[in-house]
Amino acid sequence: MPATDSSRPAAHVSRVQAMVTQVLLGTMEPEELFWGSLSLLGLQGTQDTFLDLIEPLAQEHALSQDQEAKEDEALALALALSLQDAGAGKQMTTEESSGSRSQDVKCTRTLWLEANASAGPRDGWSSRKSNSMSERANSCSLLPCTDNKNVPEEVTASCPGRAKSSRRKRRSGKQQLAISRFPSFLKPILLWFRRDLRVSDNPVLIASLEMGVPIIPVFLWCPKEEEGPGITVATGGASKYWLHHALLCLNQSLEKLGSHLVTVEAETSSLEALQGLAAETGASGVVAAALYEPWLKERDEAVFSALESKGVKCQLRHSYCLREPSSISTEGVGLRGIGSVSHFLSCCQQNSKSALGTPVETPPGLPVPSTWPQGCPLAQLGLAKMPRRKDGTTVDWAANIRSSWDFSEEGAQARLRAFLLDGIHRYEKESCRADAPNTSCLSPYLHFGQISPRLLLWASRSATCRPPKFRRKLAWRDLAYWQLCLFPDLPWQSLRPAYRALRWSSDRTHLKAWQKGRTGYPLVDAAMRQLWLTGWMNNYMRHVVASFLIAYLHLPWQEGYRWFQDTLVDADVAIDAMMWQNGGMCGLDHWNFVMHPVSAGLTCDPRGTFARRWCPELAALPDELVHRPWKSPASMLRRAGVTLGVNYPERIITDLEERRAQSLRDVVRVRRNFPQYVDQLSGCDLVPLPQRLVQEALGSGEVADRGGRFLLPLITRMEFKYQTQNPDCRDNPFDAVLKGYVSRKRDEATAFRNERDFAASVLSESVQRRERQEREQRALDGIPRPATGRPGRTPRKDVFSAQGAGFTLLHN
Ligand SMILES: Cc1cc2nc3c(=O)[nH]c(=O)nc-3n(C[C@H](O)[C@H](O)[C@H](O)COP(=O)(O)OP(=O)(O)OC[C@H]3O[C@@H](n4cnc5c(N)ncnc54)[C@H](O)[C@@H]3O)c2cc1C
Repeated sequence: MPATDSSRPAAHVSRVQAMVTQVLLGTMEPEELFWGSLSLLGLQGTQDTFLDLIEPLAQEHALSQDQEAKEDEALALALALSLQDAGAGKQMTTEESSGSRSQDVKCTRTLWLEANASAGPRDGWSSRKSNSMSERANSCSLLPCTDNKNVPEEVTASCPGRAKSSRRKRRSGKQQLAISRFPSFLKPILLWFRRDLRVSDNPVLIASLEMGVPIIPVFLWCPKEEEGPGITVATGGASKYWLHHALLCLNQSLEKLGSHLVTVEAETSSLEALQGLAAETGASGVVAAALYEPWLKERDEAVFSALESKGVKCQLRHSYCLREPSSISTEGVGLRGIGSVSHFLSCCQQNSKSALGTPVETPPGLPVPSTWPQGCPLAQLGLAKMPRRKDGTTVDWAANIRSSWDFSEEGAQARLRAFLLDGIHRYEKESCRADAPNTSCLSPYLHFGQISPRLLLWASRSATCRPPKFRRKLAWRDLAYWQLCLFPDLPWQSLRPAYRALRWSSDRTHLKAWQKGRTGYPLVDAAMRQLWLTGWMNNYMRHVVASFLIAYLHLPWQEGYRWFQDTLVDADVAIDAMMWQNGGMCGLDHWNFVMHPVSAGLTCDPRGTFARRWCPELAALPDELVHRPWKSPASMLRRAGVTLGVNYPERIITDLEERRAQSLRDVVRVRRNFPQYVDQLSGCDLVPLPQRLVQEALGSGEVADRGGRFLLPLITRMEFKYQTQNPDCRDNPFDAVLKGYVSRKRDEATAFRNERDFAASVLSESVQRRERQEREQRALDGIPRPATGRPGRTPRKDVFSAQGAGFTLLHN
């Protein structure tokens, strides 16, 4: 407990008196007065002392100063009153506050409550009215960065409600929020931080403030709850290391608001930890940002219903994605092209239930409780624990990660500013470059919620150059969460059922070589070493290494997913799983290309800068050979100091064409073994749709077949379809191996074919469905089957000849 009356020196009292005068004269912010006086006088002594000091001064001043000074004075008085009120342990209403002093005097908490009431129902972003506190706050500033001198003027200018630095402006518009940070004896609420680890544009933080009670920010760590079933996810080393630092930074940000983060090791469960905290602090509620991983969602539901049953009010707010995943519906859009970002965007546009909202300002302070729970030191959570060698020294594997990143919210802002000034101008055409920082590098900050996706969207909309491709990337992120909600097994089970039976390699030496960047292919090795050392690589390189693992090494996509989970600082279950499924040929939108480990270098690293940086042993090779050192004459290798197999590995596989051909044969084998999952007409893969999508597509109550499954044809690689028709073909005209970047023309051609296939498949599927229903109805009614020989609606044919018919149709 801080110092009491008896320990309050007279010098401190007169210092506070001086500060009160400054506030009344408008030369000091009331918040500074609070904190100054709190630290000088101590918590116990402040209430009486404050009133003693402030009242005579304020009354004297009110007679002589202009209206502006009165406002300050009123604010100061209100703060004093709120102290008095808190001391009395009762709540002050607007009437009480206005009646007790002057019209202008309002308790800060009352301001929040008023705003809250005027904002109407808050069941999502769409419900926010323009006069809500969040919107009012919004009209103060968009970019929460204090230092936005490097941001292009247009960005800040066109953002809603650019920050007004002058105090006068804020006062005159009454936009600045006054928040009492005196310890209050009102029952606090727990602000449960999980992943939105920021104070700027944080709707959950604003929602907590709107409750007008003290806030206790808490972070609970319960590793066994974080890990999903079946596979270790989201708790990889690099990601945990980032989390540790993000929490440190969050604590610093909260301290600037007069609060701090309480960290708790939830040994048994989050529920138990929250119950303990509620008992310790008398908390009346818990507020948190929604998480969408299925097992965490379940956990939250269980925790919240248990807490509610004990009288603790709980609130979940959506802020992690631009759109709340469950609000997105295919109604009015259909299922054509499902899995692609264009389809997803159409769904978002068609169903604008959860509007995006605009970024909100960082509050000036947080109301604090009279007593804080104990918590534990952050280090005790073991998030950044380093292994020890036998000799007792530490293996500091994160040194490079530390030097590569600034883990703070400010670091995220700085990255954003740098991107808006530079990379964004090259993003549209050159985001694939591995040798230039053309992408935002914001993924870890987005993952841990240190920057909000909507702030990013606003900033990109306001930039001088507005690449649609970048904005689509943010939609990809939402798409991943939508898919994870629809298919909870996304992180471990192939979505296309036939591909679950694919024959994968179990060669551990290949896997190790890939993981450690020792495959002998410089582009792959450079990317994997960058990942190991910094915890990140760009999107194009992720495609290159994923293609290499799957199409050339024949290792299961789950291995890649798991390694990324462990080593990426932005490891994200939804995005990682969606992308690995697509790369592993079994996702909703599986890739229609395979990256060649050498040719890809021509596009993303033509001068070999990237390869040389991460594989310095190849630095002296000429540009044209740095991506294929095995092609170098022995004399050149000697001159460059490269000895393959000694200081740079020999290639772990040499016949790339044969490896690819084998991968294609494996796919054809499973497609032929599971004809029930291949559309007879178009040759597309079929996937059982989750019930929710079936209902959206067919109307409630209707199910597709007896098993309740509806098999939807998906976008399928042309080369798979062709090879399935022509298993012995050696020269597939739809060969998916890319010699360079995916060209727009190629994309468009593929999109056109997919569209045509989809239309044909849906027609066929609905005819078959009708037949199934008729058959079932006949069976129920006891009507005998039609005599054999009588032709049905769809003639029964040999599976592959039927596919052949479908395929012919494709080429018409
Ligand atoms: C096999 C594979 C695994 C991946 N695993 C992850 C992962 O675990 N976590 C992760 O955040 N990203 C993952 N990605 C997506 C993408 O590679 C990264 O988001 C991107 O490289 C991050 O860099 P950036 O912030 O500079 O991206 P930018 O190009 O600047 O994009 C801005 C933001 O958009 C989002 N985004 C970009 N690309 C995608 C995408 N393809 N899908 C979904 N969202 C996207 C990210 O949040 C990113 O920060 C993976 C991609 C592949 C191919």
